Amino acid sequence: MKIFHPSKTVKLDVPLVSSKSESNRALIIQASAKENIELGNISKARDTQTMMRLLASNDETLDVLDAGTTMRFLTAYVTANNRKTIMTGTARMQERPIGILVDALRSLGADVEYLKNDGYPPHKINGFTQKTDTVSIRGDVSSQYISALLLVGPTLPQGIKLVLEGTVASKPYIMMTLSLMERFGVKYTWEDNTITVAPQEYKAGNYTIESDWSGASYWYSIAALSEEADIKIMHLREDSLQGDKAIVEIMEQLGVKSTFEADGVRLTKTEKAEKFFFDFTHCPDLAQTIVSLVAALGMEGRMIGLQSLRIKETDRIAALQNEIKKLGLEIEVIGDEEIIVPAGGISIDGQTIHTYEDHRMAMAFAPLSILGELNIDEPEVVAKSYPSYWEDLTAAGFKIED
Ligand SMILES: O=C(O)C1=C[C@@H](OP(=O)(O)O)[C@@H](O)[C@H](O)C1
Ligand SMILES: C=C(OP(=O)(O)O)C(=O)O
Repeated sequence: MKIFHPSKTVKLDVPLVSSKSESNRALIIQASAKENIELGNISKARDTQTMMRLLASNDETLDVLDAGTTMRFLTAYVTANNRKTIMTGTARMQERPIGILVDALRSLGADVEYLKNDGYPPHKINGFTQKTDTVSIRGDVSSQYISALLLVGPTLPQGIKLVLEGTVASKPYIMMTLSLMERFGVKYTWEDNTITVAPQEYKAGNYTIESDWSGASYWYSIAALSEEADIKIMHLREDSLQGDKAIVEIMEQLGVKSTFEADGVRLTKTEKAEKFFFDFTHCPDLAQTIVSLVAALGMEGRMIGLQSLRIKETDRIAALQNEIKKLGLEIEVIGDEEIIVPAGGISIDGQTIHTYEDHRMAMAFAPLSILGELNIDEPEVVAKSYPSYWEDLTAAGFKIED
């Protein structure tokens, strides 16, 4: 798919998709509650639509496709409900680790067996009788395992006491989980490295899912790269539950100013810093947006805290390195967690960006087409989190041709 922007001026109100992370948590809470929970603005993201479809299904095999949260949250949910279930997903999902969650469920009393490779889906839940409330879990691989256990915690006969070991990455996602649980009446304590949730019931209530801050990051990139910008992203809140609101602070270094209004946030252009630095440990989904943007702005940048990128929809570090190289710049990768972007910039002239079945590769590179024409491979990957992305870009003046 060919994409370019003839005028380089972007002025519009963006409707934006709602958050799949908030939606998928709220849906598990709704399914776990005995009382009525009303949810507004549920995400149209495929990951969320898949969650809804599988929560309504009585099939023995649940196929989450490529949705990480759906895989992890549903694994804990069907276990807590003592449902014999086979959990599976795409070929890539079968390479994304789940052993830490399965070990935790086993130590709580679950009988889980791997059907192909130990530590990876597909796996089969054979039954569950709770034998303890206390479980230790590593916090440095994926916060989704912790969120999955917390969400079902109140419904377990003995509740749950999670002892977090080592560094905890993606921490705002754990806070999002706890805040949504609290919103529906659940009490918890978090003292030192232990989160405790007693057995209790989710209470009736309602919640309107916020727009998606990860999806907003692409609009920040568009603002940073355009010559003139006045972009209002609708229904984003200053008191967001989403850690990816960190984009506001990050973009202060990259020439975009955010002004919160009653119904969204307005992006305008401002001065950028000379060099860029940021630690993405707690907002890994923003890394692709920023690495590609810093390269496109011709800035020197150092990004750390990238360790979880290798086990997401693709090896995102390798994908970034390959695709930026096509644009004429060699980024340096140090170990598994650091990228250095040298100053010098890129040249955009009809190259084809490969997207590796990763929505964020397509969405992070598309804004660079403000600088020249690009081709994006398999553009339909955006459906995972932001199905209306190309329509929204068209409304912003991008020209998109098959
Ligand atoms: O809990 C969530 O909704 C998510 C947590 C993060 O994963 P990790 O905790 O694996 O970093 C993030 O990358 C993912 O897109 C969504
Ligand atoms: C990593 C992501 O999602 P998940 O882990 O839920 O597949 C993402 O949306 O970037």
